[in-house]
Amino acid sequence: MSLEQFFQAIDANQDIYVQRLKEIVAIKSVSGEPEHRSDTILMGEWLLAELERLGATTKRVEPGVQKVNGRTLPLPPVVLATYGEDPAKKTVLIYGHYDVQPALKEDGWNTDPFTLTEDAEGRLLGRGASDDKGPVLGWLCALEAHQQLGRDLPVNLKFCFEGMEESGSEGLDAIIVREAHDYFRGVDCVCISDNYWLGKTKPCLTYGLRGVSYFMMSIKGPAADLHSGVFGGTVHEPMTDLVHLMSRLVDPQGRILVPGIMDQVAPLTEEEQHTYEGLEFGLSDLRGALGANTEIHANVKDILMHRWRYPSLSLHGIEGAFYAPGSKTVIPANPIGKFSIRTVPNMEPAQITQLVKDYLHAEFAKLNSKNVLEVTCDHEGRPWASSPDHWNFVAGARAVEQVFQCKPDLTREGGSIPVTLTFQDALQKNVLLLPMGACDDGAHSINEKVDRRNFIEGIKLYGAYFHELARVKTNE
Ligand SMILES: NCC(=O)N[C@@H](Cc1c[nH]cn1)C(=O)O
Ligand SMILES: [Zn+2]
Ligand SMILES: [Zn+2]
Repeated sequence: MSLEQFFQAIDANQDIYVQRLKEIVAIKSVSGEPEHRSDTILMGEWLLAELERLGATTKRVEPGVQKVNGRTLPLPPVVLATYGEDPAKKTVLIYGHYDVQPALKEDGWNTDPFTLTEDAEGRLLGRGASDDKGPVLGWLCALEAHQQLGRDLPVNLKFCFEGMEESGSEGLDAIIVREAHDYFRGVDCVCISDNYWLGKTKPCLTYGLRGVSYFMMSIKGPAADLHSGVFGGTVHEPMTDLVHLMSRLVDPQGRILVPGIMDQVAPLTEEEQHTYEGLEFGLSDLRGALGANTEIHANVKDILMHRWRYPSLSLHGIEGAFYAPGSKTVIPANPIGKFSIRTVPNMEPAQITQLVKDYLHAEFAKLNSKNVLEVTCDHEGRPWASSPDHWNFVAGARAVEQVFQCKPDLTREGGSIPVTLTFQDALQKNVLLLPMGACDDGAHSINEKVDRRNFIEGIKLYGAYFHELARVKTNE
């Protein structure tokens, strides 16, 4: 089939695809919110039904249950599917996630986060539009377009879609390891579309990710919240201890204050130095995505190094503290501080957790507080760094050239998709990250969007990738 014909079909159907994206953005599959667990499961079921409609053989895998604040919740299903089993074709495994980050209109969204809304600039605004419902849907649209044109797909497909990625991918690793020589047997390479271009105009292929270790720091004091007029000045206040400890984790220049963390960072090689050159990325891209001029580092190389190859520590929030509008004179009894460390090669999660715990307990001891500190690591995912030399990347680069008439940038990513390393290790296959979205999509933030152009050209890219995969020699 000429790719041109396929591209025209995608253009002709674009409003149908946008409408379908609207349908799934409306499903509030927020994995981190127990009240939306049934919606998250519903989203998994939507995908199962859609894959069946497209003629795939599906398998619904239940990862088990999760305990949240004393409640037992079912984990959303892992959706596995197979399309085509021709031994003469390569088999590519596509991974994506159908859960999303929380979103409330009151957080500052201009539109309802769960109603996909297109603005005058062609931005499709909605939670999950870019991360990761747009890409997940895009793969299915590329498949459907082939069927509508009556064309055989040049590769076999396997799909693995999960509903807990934004909450630590609970249960997924065990399923992949269990199925590595069973359901995933015969997979030749893996492709994940769940990250972003470096800028707004040029596509990229991504060969590295930071890991993430997410911590909860609980300070328990009185049995219940207290009146600050009655008890203020007479009691060790948990929030005071907590805010002190949180301020001891990272400084305003982004330097991690936990001793020993930086010692584990892989040294910078001459070869790596060159990987930061010639990329289509400037300070304006960062400022545009920030919506501010509050960057720490002035030059592009430093910015990228601190996003890709150095760890960072971010403070996320405090559970159990007063945050509503208005004033309330309360002493919170058990605030829980949340923070995470983005990890890089060669950091070992178990050692990081130990360093963090030891440090916080030592700092807490200095406070002479009678409160009780507990530090736990909620979830951890390892960093991943691969090489873009594999034929899977060659196919991805050729697909980019077919659709965008340019060579892609080769990038690493500051975010985390822990399952990437699991696939690589358990299947012993190359993994390519092939993003659809742009640097300013605002994933995890308010007004998340995917540009119509990225969504539609992204679907073309996926189809072109199937064809280039079929063509590429495995020794290229
Ligand atoms: N698009 C990938 C992504 O957003 N991954 C999350 C993974 C995560 C880990 N803990 C909570 N979420 C990320 O924050 O990088
Ligand atoms: Zn994602
Ligand atoms: Zn995400």
